Amino acid sequence: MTHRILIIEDTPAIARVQKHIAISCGYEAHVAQSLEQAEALINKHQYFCAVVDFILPDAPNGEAIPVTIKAEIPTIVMTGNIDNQTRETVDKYPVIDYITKENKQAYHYLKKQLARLPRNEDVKVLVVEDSRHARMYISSLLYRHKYQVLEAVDGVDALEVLQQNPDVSVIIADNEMPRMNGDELCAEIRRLYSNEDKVIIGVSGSNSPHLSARFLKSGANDYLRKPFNAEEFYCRLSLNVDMLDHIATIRLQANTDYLTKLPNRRYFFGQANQAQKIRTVKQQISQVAMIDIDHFKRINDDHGHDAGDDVLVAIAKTFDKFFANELVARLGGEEFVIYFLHNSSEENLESLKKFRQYIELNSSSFTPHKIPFTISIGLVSKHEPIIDELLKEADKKLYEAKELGRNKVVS
Ligand SMILES: Nc1nc2c(ncn2[C@@H]2O[C@H](COP(=O)(O)OP(=O)(O)OP(=O)(O)O)[C@@H](O)[C@H]2O)c(=O)[nH]1
Repeated sequence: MTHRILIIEDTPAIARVQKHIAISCGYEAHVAQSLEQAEALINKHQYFCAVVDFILPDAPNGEAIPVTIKAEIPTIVMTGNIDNQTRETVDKYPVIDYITKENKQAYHYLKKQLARLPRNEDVKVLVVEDSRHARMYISSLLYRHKYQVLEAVDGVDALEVLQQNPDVSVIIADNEMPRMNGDELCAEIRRLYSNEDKVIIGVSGSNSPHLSARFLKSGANDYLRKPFNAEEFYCRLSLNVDMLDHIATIRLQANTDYLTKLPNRRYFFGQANQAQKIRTVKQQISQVAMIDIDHFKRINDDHGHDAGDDVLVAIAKTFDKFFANELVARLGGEEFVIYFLHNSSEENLESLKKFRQYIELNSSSFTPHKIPFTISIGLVSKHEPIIDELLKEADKKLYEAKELGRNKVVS
């Protein structure tokens, strides 16, 4: 879904930069050059957020801010400078942030904020706080930045919420709570979940100089002392959520084949080994198919390596048509593997036969080079707990398919 942003800015050059930034972050941007124009737009459209200039021709003292806030539009204020009076005015309103337009860095920062807001909608944060007032305050800060919020009243309650909501990625935990306090909760969460999956931010009003270290040693990623400043809260939260994002990106890259974007060998073995454990306990047969493009070297030789790459990308996409619910990976070169997670042996064999035929009939339309090609498939179905053994057997069948003249499924 495209998010709509309202930019209220009277200097055309600045409005152009802001609009460019917003569009690059995926927004549909509307620009108003005055408060009057902004009000007309707000009456007509729903906005996901707004960037508001503090000084406008018809609103010279930040009067546009309460207008967007009243319309419940999360607001970022841009100011020429942030003297005490300006700051006092901005501080009166629950704005997302204020940015001084001093230098280029301000626009990098704006871009970061605009990119984060839609992302925050997918981030689930659990607030663990026994004081209703404090819990509501932290939740309201989170809602303002569009995070999803869950609440728990103590450590025991928090563990239950986490069990029911495994997709919570941030836990903000107070220390002083009945039943299970913050740092005990922290230690328990770390026993169950890694640092790479969940961020914990400890919070406490205690004056003890040792508490922050205790929280961090129990596995918290960060610590805030109450009463904290909203700006610091957002900065620390964003840094930690960014870190989780970076880890997720690195993890994805480590598990994905760079060319076809299919899971790679490493991911395949991790997942298949897990599935194998369950199958062994349940005494179910395992099914693995090895798929290899026939005479692929010729494709490279006749049409060039780039055309060969295009064929690999194209065939990777077709797997989705036939085997969307199975574990498919590129093992290397022109060799692919399917570990069947579903269906019966006969159904899977039938799907493989249809897939082979589909490739034979349609491959010439897969790429602009119009290269027809075929595939050979070896399928193994047996009680075998070791994934390497299954792959060896499937490879033997694939070899048989090649020996029989290629473009065959051997099971
Ligand atoms: N374009 C491209 N070629 C690759 C890639 N990885 C491996 N290859 C090529 O794939 C070819 C595989 O050739 P062979 O193993 O001889 O097999 P084949 O020509 O497909 O013949 P059969 O399997 O016996 O039908 C080699 O020429 C490799 O250089 C890649 O990522 N891109």
